[in-house]
Amino acid sequence: MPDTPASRPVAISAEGVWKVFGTDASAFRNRPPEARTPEAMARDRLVGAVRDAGFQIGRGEVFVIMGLSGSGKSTLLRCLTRLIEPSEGRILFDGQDILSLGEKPLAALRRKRMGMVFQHFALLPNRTVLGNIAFPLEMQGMDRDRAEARARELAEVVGLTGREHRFPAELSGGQQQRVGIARSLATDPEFWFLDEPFSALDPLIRADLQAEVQRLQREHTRTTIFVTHDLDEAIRLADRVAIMESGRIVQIGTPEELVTRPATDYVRRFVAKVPPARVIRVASLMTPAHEAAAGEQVSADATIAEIAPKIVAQGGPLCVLDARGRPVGSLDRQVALQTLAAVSCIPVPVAEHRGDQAR
Ligand SMILES: Nc1ncnc2c1ncn2[C@@H]1O[C@H](COP(=O)(O)OP(=O)(O)OP(=O)(O)O)[C@@H](O)[C@H]1O
Repeated sequence: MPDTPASRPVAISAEGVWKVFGTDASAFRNRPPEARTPEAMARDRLVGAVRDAGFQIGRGEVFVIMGLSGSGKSTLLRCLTRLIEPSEGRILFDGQDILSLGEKPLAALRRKRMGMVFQHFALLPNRTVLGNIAFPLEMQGMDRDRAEARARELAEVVGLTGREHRFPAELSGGQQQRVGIARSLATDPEFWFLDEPFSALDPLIRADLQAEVQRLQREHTRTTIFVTHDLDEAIRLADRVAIMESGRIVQIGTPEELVTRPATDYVRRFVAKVPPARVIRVASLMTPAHEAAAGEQVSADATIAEIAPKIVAQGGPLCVLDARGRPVGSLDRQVALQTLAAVSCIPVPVAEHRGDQAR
């Protein structure tokens, strides 16, 4: 199971994290392994909301935590920010164990380096859009004019220009969520935590805000932890996805890895309806080559779905370029067409065609 970020310095690391409801942490720590099984814990009326979670998140990575309702996603996210105290384990931010931080340094870490967005968060009803966005800056001691100028910039970034002086009650749900996003970014956080931020919104607004998150991420790379139960949202946003089942992380991988190599039947069922072309990248299907092939150029990092028009229009192989525009391989049109047409990934002849550029 890949649990380390490919080619990025580690920003957040979790080791052996447990959160058990129904007992205090010291009592849980004394429990031997045989008393930590789901059956043994259920007998003692303990809820293992997070069970032995371990992973590393790379700097700038979008790490999505996904699973069915009750699988432990929110509890895990809250443990990472210490809004909930884990029962056991270590959580390191840039190598510093945040579980050992006292109240003041923890509050400073949250205020200066973390931004958070929740599904139901409270905007301040008596403050306008600008007043809400500026609030965290004012809390940091920034003078009102500067804070408001920054808030104005952020209101524009999230598409609220013209509504700066409205109060939350005068905004739609989607607009309120935009205020929440802008407010969470006001302090320019390095770590961005989003817990089902768009679940209550209708699909069109949701897609709009997902695009907004992608754009914000492209413009200013930050380490992002995003909780969702929506697979489509996860695929759209994630560099890697952690799939949770009954408190355990059962697989961590890129969307492509989850779809082409599900670790368990649960994951297989979860991803069964994802069209392979949406997640399989050109790099996985190309034949490596160091000279530019004839034909249309495509990016090794693109998904097959993204380059569908070129595949269809092209008579022969396509020339694959890496991120710097150097030729790294050629993509057989027949293989690409098969992937485009496939409705399920299993079995798909990926392995035969996988090049050495796979992410
Ligand atoms: N304060 C609590 N006391 C007792 N049990 C709790 C508490 N908070 C959460 N749980 C339990 O922990 C488990 C994980 O809950 P959690 O809210 O993390 O799941 P989730 O995957 O985020 O679910 P959802 O998608 O519905 O928000 C659930 O069984 C839940 O009932």
